[in-house]
Amino acid sequence: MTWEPPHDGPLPQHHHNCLGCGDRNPHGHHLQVRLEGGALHARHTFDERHAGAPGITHGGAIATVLDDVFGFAGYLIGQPAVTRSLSIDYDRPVPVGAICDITARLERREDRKLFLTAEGVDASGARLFTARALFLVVDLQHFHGPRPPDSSARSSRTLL
Ligand SMILES: CCCCCCCCCC(=O)SCCNC(=O)CCNC(=O)[C@H](O)C(C)(C)COP(=O)(O)OP(=O)(O)OC[C@H]1O[C@@H](n2cnc3c(N)ncnc32)[C@H](O)[C@@H]1OP(=O)(O)O
Repeated sequence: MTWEPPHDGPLPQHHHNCLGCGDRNPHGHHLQVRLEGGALHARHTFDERHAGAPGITHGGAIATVLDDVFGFAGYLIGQPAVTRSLSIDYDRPVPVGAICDITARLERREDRKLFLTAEGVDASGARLFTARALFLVVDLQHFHGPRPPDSSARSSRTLL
């Protein structure tokens, strides 16, 4: 069977328990990532659970969301890929409760290496953060570690 690039529109979650996008993770961000014109997009609102300083989103929560959006690059190439490095510039505080639009792009690929960039902006278009990541393509054997006890959390629509 040959692989075809996905069409514009919503992309499937990585798996149901994923911290970034899983719909069954009660602690997760429940991200919904879309492909639009070759770029990955997510509109997200951080809430009180994600605060660092009062009313301001924790940088680690932002990193979680960025890492997960980058993880959708696997759908662009039809192969799973995992984070090797992630670097973030936090340009402005991200208020809890404010809309944040994230766009990520696969800038180039060198064999297994995927070089990715991302930007987050607020509702006015002001830049909140930028990020760079190196993801490495892995085979499915990479994920053959301890499995979640609830095997029903997996389905044929997810990657794992
Ligand atoms: C689609 C399936 C589901 C995906 C879910 C995504 C969820 C969201 C994203 C995540 O949270 S992923 C989880 C967090 N990441 C990990 O758990 C990965 C842990 N690290 C590893 O398992 C290994 O380090 C890894 C598989 C990523 C790489 O190990 P390898 O031994 O295969 O690669 P290696 O370290 O030798 O590096 C490969 C190449 O990258 C280069 N490289 C490594 N680090 C680099 C760096 N920082 N900058 C530039 N190049 C770098 C390295 O020099 C080398 O270049 P060459 O191939 O040309 O020799």
